[in-house]
Amino acid sequence: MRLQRLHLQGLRCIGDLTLDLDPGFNVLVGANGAGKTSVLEAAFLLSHGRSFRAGARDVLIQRGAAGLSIFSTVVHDDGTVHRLGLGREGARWEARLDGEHVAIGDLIRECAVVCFEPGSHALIAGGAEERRRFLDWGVFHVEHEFLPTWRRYQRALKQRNSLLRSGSTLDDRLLSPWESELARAGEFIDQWRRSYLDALLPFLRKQAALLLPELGAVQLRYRPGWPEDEQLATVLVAQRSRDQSRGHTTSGVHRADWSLSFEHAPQREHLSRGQEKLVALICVLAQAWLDAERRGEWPVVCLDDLASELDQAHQAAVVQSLQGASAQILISGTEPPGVLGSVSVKMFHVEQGYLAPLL
Ligand SMILES: Nc1ncnc2c1ncn2[C@@H]1O[C@H](COP(=O)(O)OP(=O)(O)OP(=O)(O)O)[C@@H](O)[C@H]1O
Repeated sequence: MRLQRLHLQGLRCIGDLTLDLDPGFNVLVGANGAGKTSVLEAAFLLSHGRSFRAGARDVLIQRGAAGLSIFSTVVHDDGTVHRLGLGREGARWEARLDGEHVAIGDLIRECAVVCFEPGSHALIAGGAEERRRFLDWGVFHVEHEFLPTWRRYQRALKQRNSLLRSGSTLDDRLLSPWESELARAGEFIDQWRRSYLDALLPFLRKQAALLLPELGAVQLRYRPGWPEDEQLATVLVAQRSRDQSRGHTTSGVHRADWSLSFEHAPQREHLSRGQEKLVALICVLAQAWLDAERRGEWPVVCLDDLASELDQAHQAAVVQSLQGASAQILISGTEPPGVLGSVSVKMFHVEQGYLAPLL
């Protein structure tokens, strides 16, 4: 799939900006703070309903503006075209698909964007939440029941936590229905995550062989969030007192995590910072390849500040591998990446939230 025309209003330093994107390589160049990342952020927002940058959602809205809006036409490989819109006014997000108000989940199902950016190394070095989000985005795009099941899980978790915190004695009649719901929804989510990671592994291995061959064979470890050999329902009952003293549910899919290890770097601490970034890139690219295989079309691939994140040899390896894919690519940088060489690209010069004419 590809984004054809991207129109942004009131996003960070961008007042009003329209980009007619190329179906292949698009390169956004400009000085620091010009707004290049904000364009990639807009594409990511359409496909995730959240930014890849940390911080309050309010800072996305241009200072002094009442709200922000992002519109794009998306063209799928089978020829279908949709108009996507995402807006935020005050604290509320509003999504539109072909002019109709829709739930954000319906919008992001239409739009697949993966992004490698300076914060991506948190996928390797950061907390488990970042890795669960990565995993769940992949599952969400292939498993239609994921979102309602996830909501059921969250609701049951909230109810169980408030019963635990209510201070009353643990009452089986009150806890049991929520624990059953948690266990039912949790087991589904766990199975979907496992099969997603099983499918991702060959792509992770392929990307690792391309970008980090010196680290040797890749292993993927998944921790579901409770002991592997037990049923979640049983664990929840057994841990009632402990969870009450802690004030929250300590086992379940909300505690899951996964990690990669390498033959020559068995622990994360064995990786240099640059290698951590490359491992994060391996994950992002593997997710794109798997998405392309499962959905039959490539997601848009965004590479923010590529030249400052990777050395020349790794930049060249990424560009070469993406040239073989029929993906739309958005790359940003303060300079056009030298490794693009003879690759045909559409260039945009971003200046303080505007497009400047190319010299
Ligand atoms: N809410 C806001 N209102 C107005 N301007 C904002 C807001 N939030 C961020 N900015 C400004 O918007 C710009 C965001 O730039 P962005 O991160 O997209 O730049 P960039 O071109 O990718 O820069 P770099 O090369 O430094 O990464 C910065 O100049 C920042 O100060």
